[in-house]
Amino acid sequence: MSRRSSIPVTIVSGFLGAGKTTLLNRILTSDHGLRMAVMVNDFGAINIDSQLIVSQTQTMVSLANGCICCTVESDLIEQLGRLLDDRQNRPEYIVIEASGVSNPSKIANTLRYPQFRDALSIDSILTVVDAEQFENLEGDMAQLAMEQLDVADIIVLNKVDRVSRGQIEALKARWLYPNARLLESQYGEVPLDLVLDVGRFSKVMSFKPVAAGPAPLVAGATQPDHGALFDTWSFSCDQPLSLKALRQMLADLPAKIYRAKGVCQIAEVPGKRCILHLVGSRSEIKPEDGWEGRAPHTQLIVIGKRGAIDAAALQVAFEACIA
Ligand SMILES: Nc1nc2c(ncn2[C@@H]2O[C@H](COP(=O)(O)OP(=O)(O)OP(=O)(O)O)[C@@H](O)[C@H]2O)c(=O)[nH]1
Repeated sequence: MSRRSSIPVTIVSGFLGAGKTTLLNRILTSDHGLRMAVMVNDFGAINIDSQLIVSQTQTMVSLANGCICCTVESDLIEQLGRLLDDRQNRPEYIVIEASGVSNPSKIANTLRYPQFRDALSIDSILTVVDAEQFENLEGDMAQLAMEQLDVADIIVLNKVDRVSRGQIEALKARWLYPNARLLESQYGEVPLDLVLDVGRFSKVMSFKPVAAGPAPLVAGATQPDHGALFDTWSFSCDQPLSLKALRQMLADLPAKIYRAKGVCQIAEVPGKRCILHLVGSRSEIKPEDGWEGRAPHTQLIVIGKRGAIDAAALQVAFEACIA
């Protein structure tokens, strides 16, 4: 990449559980040769995404407890300012992973505020699509996923291992856009030179009306709060959980609880930190590394449609999984 004064920024977007963090981890562990800063947006009250990002060597900024394009916009502005002011470790590239409920065009708007205009250049909005779940989304969730797709310069059609070739072709024909670069992937495996420093940001596409009108270009303007469409709940526990009980409990959760993720201490896998994901009706619990000096624990976040979360019932259900 040639040296230049403005820092390229890739905005990684995509609905809850589409595979954004998986793709980001691919990028961070690849041989990109850049001093990279990543900004991750944790929608819930606890900092899960930053625990799921693999690399410890880059600058990582966590924008927690709200939707990056609504409630934590001021945090984004402040943290970007800090990155730019750090003359010694100024990043050569910035990747912003939006939460699954964010509208990336609003983040693009923030990057065009006067204080960033010369310092940052948006390289692309990259939207990850879950090839299996995309067409199962309904109502507000479908609307949000469509908004994320509408403004994409690059579409990564992920989880193609979960669908047939016929389903992939049908999805492409129905939903994907001719102006966007389209890449199919499994576990976010995409050629880096097709996604980083590609200069594909299309201002026309990105600022077309999303819902009720063009996105405002001034800080603090009234915007719908995407967080208001979803509720989150978190669970923390120091005792190990039973794998069998946890799997069964996840399978029994109501369909409106769309996403859960986090770190777990599992009785059947002592000494290993396990990562739990629920996306739609699919769940997985996988052992990863050891606890590396930290006390074993469980810390999970659950995200559902507004009104779908019964905190007391969830507390009872998760506590019943203690081994
Ligand atoms: N089968 C399959 N699973 C995948 C693929 N990519 C990601 N996953 C799984 O999908 C789940 C969600 O992946 P994440 O990368 O955490 O998704 P995300 O978009 O960052 O999720 P949020 O930040 O919560 O919106 C995890 O269990 C991943 O292992 C894929 O290509 N195929």
